[in-house]
Amino acid sequence: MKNTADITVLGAGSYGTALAISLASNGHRTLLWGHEPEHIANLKKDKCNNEFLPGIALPDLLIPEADLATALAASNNVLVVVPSHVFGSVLSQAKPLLRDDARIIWATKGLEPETGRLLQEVARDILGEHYPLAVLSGPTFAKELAAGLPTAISIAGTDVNFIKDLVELLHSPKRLRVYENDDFTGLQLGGAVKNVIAISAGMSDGIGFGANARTALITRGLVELTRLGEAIGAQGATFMGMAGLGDLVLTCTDNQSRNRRFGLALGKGLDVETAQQEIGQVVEGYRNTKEVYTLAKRLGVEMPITEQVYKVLYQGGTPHEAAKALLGRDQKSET
Ligand SMILES: NC(=O)C1=CN([C@@H]2O[C@H](COP(=O)(O)OP(=O)(O)OC[C@H]3O[C@@H](n4cnc5c(N)ncnc54)[C@H](OP(=O)(O)O)[C@@H]3O)[C@@H](O)[C@H]2O)C=CC1
Ligand SMILES: O=C(CO)COP(=O)(O)O
Repeated sequence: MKNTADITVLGAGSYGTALAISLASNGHRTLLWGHEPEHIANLKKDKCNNEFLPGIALPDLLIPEADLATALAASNNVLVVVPSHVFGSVLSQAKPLLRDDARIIWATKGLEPETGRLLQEVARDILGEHYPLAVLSGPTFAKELAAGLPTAISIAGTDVNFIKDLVELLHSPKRLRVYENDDFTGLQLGGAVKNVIAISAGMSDGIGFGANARTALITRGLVELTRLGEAIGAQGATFMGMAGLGDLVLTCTDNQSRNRRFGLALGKGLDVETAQQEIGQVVEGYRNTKEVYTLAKRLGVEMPITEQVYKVLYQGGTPHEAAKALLGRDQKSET
């Protein structure tokens, strides 16, 4: 019993811990692995993740674990919640330790650095065809989820039994609604592109623009996401759901979003490095902007907001210049 669990979570930052709390609160024995032994020792000692989720107690069924082999031997259900730039390296570390019956789901939002590949392609490349894969995506701030505030999320993957089991593990009639979705590609892309648009909304607010500009960015950001999604085989309708519109509204409008706060800092005149340091946690949209921009260019998909965010982050442009460029585009039909 000691070494078995219903699910193992890899990544003991804010979201990995929040999902582990949610799973354990549902009555499931949950191992939470983190790569820093000292951090895991603190979780055990404090019964709280003071670094990322201060003030929220860890349930008894949440077991912090510093040894990856022990964590992966404990369960066949493996939930990966590390930043996208280390997703591949964590899977490579996990590969020789995975059980033969392992099933992998991730809540990471992003694309592979440099290549812009979906994480599904990264996972297949590293792990081969043997393991069922799935993704969790949607509007879910870690702090609210961990605090047990009502939340809804979407899930998609390659294996119906795996999805059914995951819904049973995650769904809670009191706290968390989990929607099944059959668009594996769309859910992954939504989670990456919304980070970029949240940066743009933050920049707009940081400059001092108002609700009109923010809403225009959300709406046209949704158009960009849908265009890119359809170009890579996702279903347009997916983006009207949790992993599209849902996550865009959440992260473009609420200051819990690190991507939005990063954009706010840039809009107020901070440079990229200082703005990132100010956030102090992963800002996925910084890298995601490059990946989404590169993917869109490769496919010939027009994404003007993404292009302007890219110019600010990587080509020395300013938020004011980005706004001017977007406003000055040729008049066109909305559809
Ligand atoms: N926070 C949120 O509200 C949500 C986050 N997500 C997504 O979840 C993913 C993780 O984000 P989040 O938890 O918020 O990020 P945090 O910055 O809160 O935590 C990231 C965690 O990953 C750890 N980490 C870094 N490198 C490695 C590595 N090589 N191996 C193992 N662990 C590592 C960090 O450890 P260390 O501190 O030692 O560097 C830290 O514990 C992102 O893709 C994010 O977009 C999705 C939905 C909501
Ligand atoms: O993905 C998130 C909420 O759904 C978290 O957003 P940030 O990474 O911008 O904080």
